[in-house]
Amino acid sequence: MEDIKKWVIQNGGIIDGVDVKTFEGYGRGLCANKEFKQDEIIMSIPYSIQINRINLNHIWPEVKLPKFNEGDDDRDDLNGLVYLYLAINKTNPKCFHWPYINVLPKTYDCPLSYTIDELNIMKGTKLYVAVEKINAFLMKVVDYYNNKLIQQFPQYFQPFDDLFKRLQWAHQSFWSRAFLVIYPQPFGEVGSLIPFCDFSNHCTQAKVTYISNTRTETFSFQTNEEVVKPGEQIFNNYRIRSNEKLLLGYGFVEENNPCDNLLLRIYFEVDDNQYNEIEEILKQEEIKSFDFFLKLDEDIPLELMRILRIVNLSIIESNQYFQGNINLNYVSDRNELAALRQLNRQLYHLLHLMEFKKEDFDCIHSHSINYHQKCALIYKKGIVDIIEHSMKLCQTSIKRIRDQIVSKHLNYETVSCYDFLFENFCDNLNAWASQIHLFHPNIQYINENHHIILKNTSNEILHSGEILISIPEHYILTSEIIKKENPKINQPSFILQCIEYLLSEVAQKKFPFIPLILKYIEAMTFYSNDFNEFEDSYFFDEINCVEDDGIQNYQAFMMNSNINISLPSFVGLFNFVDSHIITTSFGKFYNPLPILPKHNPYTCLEKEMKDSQIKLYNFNEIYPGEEICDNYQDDSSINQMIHFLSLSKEYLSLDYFDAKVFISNESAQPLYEELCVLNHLPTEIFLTQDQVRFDVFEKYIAIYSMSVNKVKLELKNKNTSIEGNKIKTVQYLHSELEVLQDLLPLVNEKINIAQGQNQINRIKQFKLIDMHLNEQINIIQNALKHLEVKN
Ligand SMILES: C[S@@+](CC[C@H](N)C(=O)[O-])C[C@H]1O[C@@H](n2cnc3c(N)ncnc32)[C@H](O)[C@@H]1O
Repeated sequence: MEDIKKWVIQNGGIIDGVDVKTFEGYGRGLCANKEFKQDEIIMSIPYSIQINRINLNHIWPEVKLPKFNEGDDDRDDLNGLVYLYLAINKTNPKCFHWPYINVLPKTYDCPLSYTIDELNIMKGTKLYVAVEKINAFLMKVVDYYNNKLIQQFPQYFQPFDDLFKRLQWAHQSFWSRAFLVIYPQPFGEVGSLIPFCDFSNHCTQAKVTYISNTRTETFSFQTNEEVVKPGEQIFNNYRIRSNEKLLLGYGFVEENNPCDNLLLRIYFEVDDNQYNEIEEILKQEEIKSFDFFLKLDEDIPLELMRILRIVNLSIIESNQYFQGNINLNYVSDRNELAALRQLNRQLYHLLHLMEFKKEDFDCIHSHSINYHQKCALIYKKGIVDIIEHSMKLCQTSIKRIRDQIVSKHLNYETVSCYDFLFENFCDNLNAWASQIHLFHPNIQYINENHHIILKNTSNEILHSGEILISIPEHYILTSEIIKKENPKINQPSFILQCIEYLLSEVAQKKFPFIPLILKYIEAMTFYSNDFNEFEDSYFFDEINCVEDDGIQNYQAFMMNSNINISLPSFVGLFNFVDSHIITTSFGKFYNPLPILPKHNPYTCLEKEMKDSQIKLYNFNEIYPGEEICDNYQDDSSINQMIHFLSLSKEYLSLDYFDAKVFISNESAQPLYEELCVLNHLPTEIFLTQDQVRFDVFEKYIAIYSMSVNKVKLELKNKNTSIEGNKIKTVQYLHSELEVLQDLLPLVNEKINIAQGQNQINRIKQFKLIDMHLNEQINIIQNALKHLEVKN
């Protein structure tokens, strides 16, 4: 220690009154041998003896390392030469910094020095990834040194067998001891090893000030403590709070560290057709960062929730945002649940990446583990505690909202139907499901009021995260599997492949219920020729649209197959298969469940691939007698009717009215849209039942009420302040209302006829249409109520 003191003083350092001593639990540390008053400078060290990337420019002026990592100011890229300098001079007494390098610790306790087993304790954590990244970087430095630098600069560099180990040591030496020193621009803050100063240990309570004097080129260390008495340790404050940073940088952790935190980066997947809108909303809300720190005992950050709400807006909600009807402090029950579920899912994912058992932490205080294992476990437990705390917050909020929804007395009513086909249908389905262990033993298909639903039929609660449905490997249908099992199938799309497969003998052996399902589909599908009386209505258009899509696909299908299937059956089957295809992060597959769980906008089955099975689970608790539902994203009643062949009354309030205005000259449509965009209006408008503001809609109607020439003129004048047209808006709504109201008696008549003839499926279909029409009428009446009150 005397050598380093002497060397520092000889080179202009002022370290009077400070010694280096060993302190229990800290290794060496600085010790006062005189009294230091409050605010007194304790030591000053000149820039010239520090080791940093600026000084290395003088020592090795021509030497440069290429960029190995991504990012402009990656800290390893910036300091690579410093690591190299320390590494090769680790055993070089001729080096100028030898008196300093010689007293650096010979070993470290940072994770870079851990054995593989010790590191494995931290598998799945950010720290584990960080260590892998640093090692990869150091390997690249070794390669570059051996293949380039030794040849280029033999005056500086010789081969070393143990260069990688030396670099690992250098990396730890640097990061466990570096200070930030300010250099004149363009450098700014530079990570720097400051001999002697860097014997100071960390204390969270210590108040210290660093002074970088760029004029005198000295770095001074000042204490703000009351007084430091002789014999007392002079502490530094590394200002690093989380165990992750403490452990990676310094090789120690603080148990129950109140400053521990977990960095959570929000990732999200938005449907292609909504991507631009969500991006625009994020821009309007000035959201730039998706990184958040979660802490133990703290609430979920408000800003984090706001972002989660935005990225979970439904198409209708984002449209409502642009109409000024959305408050991001709470959008809707559906949105809040989706946001919380996303957070919960991300946390759950982080938790499971760590592959731990609660008992793993029991040995933290036992003598059977070493210091590294202990630090790794304390670090990991901190993360687990934060994640579990945050998940609990999510689940409590989810539960609160669900209770709120239930308290609205939703009546869970589904229009039911009865058909002789279904007499033993449920039993057959359940028998097959239990044979392949498809469902949790507490779940079954139930024929309730002649409607097939999936239910928790036990007396026990199904808890959050419990696997509800497991699709065994053998029943997971992907494009590859279909082709393997039935090489003759040669269809251009996955849906068509599935259709041909389902109609094949191989498939019907595997899924014995297919013939029944085909009959079911045929009975329930809405075919346009059954609804000729409604030819002028828009739902006829919707049925037509879906059919047209089906017909096009029918042609493609028939070109590639010899199967004999009628067009109507194909169209029904096409929609059925379409609704059974699931796209997940682990691929696209056909969900072999004969009848899908019912649509419920407030829930969602999470899908994961585990042990070659696809597992579906839920973050809600499912009570005895409760239905298992899933979310198919589309809350419009027309789509639920046509695609899922059912509609649940309890979610009708989430229905929307597609306020499309048709212009006679279709080719001018882009001009109208352009004028909308110019005026910051959405290019389509959806109205909802609880909408209160209609000013945007009035402007939209104003634009669509213009002649094409007027639109062209406004575009030419770049008119960005088109005024709303209330009169036309009210007129438009009244005419839509009239159309809908005219349909009602017609539908009722159909129901009566079907009832007379006991055509059960027709009764169901017309009842669905009746429900749908009434809901559309409600939405328009709400809009008129608001518009006419203001008149
Ligand atoms: C800048 S050095 C301080 C001098 C060091 N103790 C030595 O012997 O060279 C930082 C290292 O000191 C140790 N250290 C500092 N503060 C500590 C603390 N509060 N608890 C445990 N170890 C600490 C850690 O090993 C850390 O990597």
